[in-house]
Amino acid sequence: MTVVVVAAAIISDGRVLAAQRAEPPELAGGWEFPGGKVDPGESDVEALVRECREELGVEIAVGEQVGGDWPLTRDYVMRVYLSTLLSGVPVPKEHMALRWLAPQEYYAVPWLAADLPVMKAVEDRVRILP
Ligand SMILES: Nc1nc2c([nH]c(=O)n2[C@H]2C[C@H](O)[C@@H](COP(=O)(O)OP(=O)(O)OP(=O)(O)O)O2)c(=O)[nH]1
Repeated sequence: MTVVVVAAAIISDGRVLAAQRAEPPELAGGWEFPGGKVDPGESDVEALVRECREELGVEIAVGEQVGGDWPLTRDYVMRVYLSTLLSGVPVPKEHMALRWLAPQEYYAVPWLAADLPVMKAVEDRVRILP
């Protein structure tokens, strides 16, 4: 069975929120889009809203999906959604750090390997946002 991971590319004023993983050891220190596994019976959007509450303490509005199923491992795929903040200021409850990346900083953090092409796709979408 394929495990679906959902992740939010939270956009604010052209900046993208990146989060530094704290665990597991092989991924710790790498940067990702906040999110996590979809629980049984949950929709992608429900899972993403829940994860952003748990991990960041914020409410988000989930928008368009960026790409399709991004491959992570043999058993995991990731679905990424452009999102915006409805309320709250993100705090790193489960991450080592958070950074709002301005356009010139999109690649200034060591993204997890799977996330680099995702960041590129997000960049292409953010460019054409109203
Ligand atoms: N959230 C997230 N996970 C990513 C990204 N890129 C990437 O390779 N991953 C991997 C890391 C993890 O192996 C997996 C996500 O699992 P997770 O540990 O964040 O999920 P979770 O919050 O549901 O965790 P848990 O309940 O099992 O502790 O996907 C990304 O951009 N965001």
